Amino acid sequence: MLAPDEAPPAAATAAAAASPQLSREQPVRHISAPVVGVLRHHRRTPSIGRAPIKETLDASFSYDDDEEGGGVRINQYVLKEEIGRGSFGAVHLAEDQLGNKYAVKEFSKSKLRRRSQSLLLRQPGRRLGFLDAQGHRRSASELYQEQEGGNPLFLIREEIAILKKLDHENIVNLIEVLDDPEGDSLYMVLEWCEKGVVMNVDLDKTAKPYPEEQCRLWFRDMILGIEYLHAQGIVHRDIKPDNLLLTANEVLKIVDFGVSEMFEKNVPMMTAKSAGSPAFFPPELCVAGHGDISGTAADIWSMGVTLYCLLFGRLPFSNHNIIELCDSIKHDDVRLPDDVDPELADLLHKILEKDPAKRIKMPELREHPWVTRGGEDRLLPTEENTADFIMPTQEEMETAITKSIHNVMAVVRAVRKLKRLTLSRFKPAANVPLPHVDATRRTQSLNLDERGHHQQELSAAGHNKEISLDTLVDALPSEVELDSPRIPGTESHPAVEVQMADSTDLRGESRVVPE
Ligand SMILES: Nc1ncnc2c1ncn2[C@@H]1O[C@H](COP(=O)(O)OP(=O)(O)OP(=O)(O)O)[C@@H](O)[C@H]1O
Repeated sequence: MLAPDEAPPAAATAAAAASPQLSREQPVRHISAPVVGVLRHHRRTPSIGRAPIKETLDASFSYDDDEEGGGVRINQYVLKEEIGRGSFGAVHLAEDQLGNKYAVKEFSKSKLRRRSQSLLLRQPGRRLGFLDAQGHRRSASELYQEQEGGNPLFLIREEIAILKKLDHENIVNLIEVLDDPEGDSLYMVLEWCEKGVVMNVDLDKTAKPYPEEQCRLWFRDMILGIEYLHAQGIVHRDIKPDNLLLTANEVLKIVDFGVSEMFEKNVPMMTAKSAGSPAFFPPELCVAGHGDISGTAADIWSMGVTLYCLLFGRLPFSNHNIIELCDSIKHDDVRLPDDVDPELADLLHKILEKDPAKRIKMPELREHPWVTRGGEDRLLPTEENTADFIMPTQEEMETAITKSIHNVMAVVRAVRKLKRLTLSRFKPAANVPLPHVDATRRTQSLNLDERGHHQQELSAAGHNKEISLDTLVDALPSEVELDSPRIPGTESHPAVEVQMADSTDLRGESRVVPE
């Protein structure tokens, strides 16, 4: 990830010197050589990491002490170091058996529920919905009421199922979603973008600008990704540098569809919802009581604000007071340096046009001379960029989330059983109280901050590890009152070897061998 005080990857560092706010590297123009990577922007290539979506019905969670960096394993994914943190939980780098890398994002289901309820129930009719067995279009909220007995998790299945079907080089792939039905966590397995967020810029945060040619390449990535989304009837609603990640090859990927909206294909994508980040709001959203606005025009405005950030390292309209920020967005002209490339200035003025009806549209945007270098470097045709999208079926909705991380519960049951078996072999010493054990350790939210406790529990599951009786006792729920199982005359409990080959054993017989 590029922190604001880090140098950008390319030779952009001279840029900010002259004027701290608006300076940038001299425009790179009249380059006749083809763009870096001949195929980039000229041919649709399959996304890296895209494999047929697999629905694993026996998802499991375990802990492997030998794994580097902690070794929590969810199905085939071994979690490595934390690479970021969002409002719903941590994001971890993960690796499968073949060494493929992923980003695994942990979500709190309760937070997701609250968000999806407020978003979906507010405008149930606007959601795309899906086809039921009879081929009728149904909204998620209808099924939420009818079929799921009001289980709010159902409301996000639609979003997830649709995300799984999106397949574009400039949109981060959602590989799989794993649910722990007993706990509060949901795990999204995403394509890993090694270089992280393209730029950290905010109301009170500036960053080093990038060279113009680099910005042009990333803007073309953005065009292709957003054009594809719009063609699928999806408006993103939150385009900003924070939601643009870079791969190892510096290909830009769009993420975060949390406030996106989906529409029937080929209908005007009008919405009354105020969503996104205020500094990236278009002027038409900065009006109290605004009615329906064009979602596509709003995305294009946000693309313009984002391009401005990449070029100049700052927001074009910035104020901590939301009213004044909105006033600035509605009324202030965008400031550009005197020496800006006239074609770039023309583009920015056309995108940051206050009137959405006059704002540049995608077909004109993708052909703009700054984007195509005067026609020398045209993007792949729209038809090629926007392949057909088939609406998710009811079955795909139902399998959108892999549910069976039930083995965690089996581990908990096994630890209880082990405790019973183990304690029966030792005579308790009188009047030595057990330390308090927090009952929340036993929840299945798998909060990675509490990995130590899960390590204790999960080590007992299927890894033939030697664990101490302290560990087993420590795993007890706090409500269980016991005398100490400490062996008189010893500092701690004797070690025991626990042998349980797999979750079947966990549910069946366990063997405990005191030392
Ligand atoms: N697919 C990915 N590849 C690499 N890094 C990622 C990926 N997804 C997220 N990250 C890293 O994790 C950080 C947090 O991501 P996350 O999406 O949770 O945050 P966020 O944008 O604040 O999300 P939210 O809006 O859900 O809170 C990102 O800033 C990024 O550095």
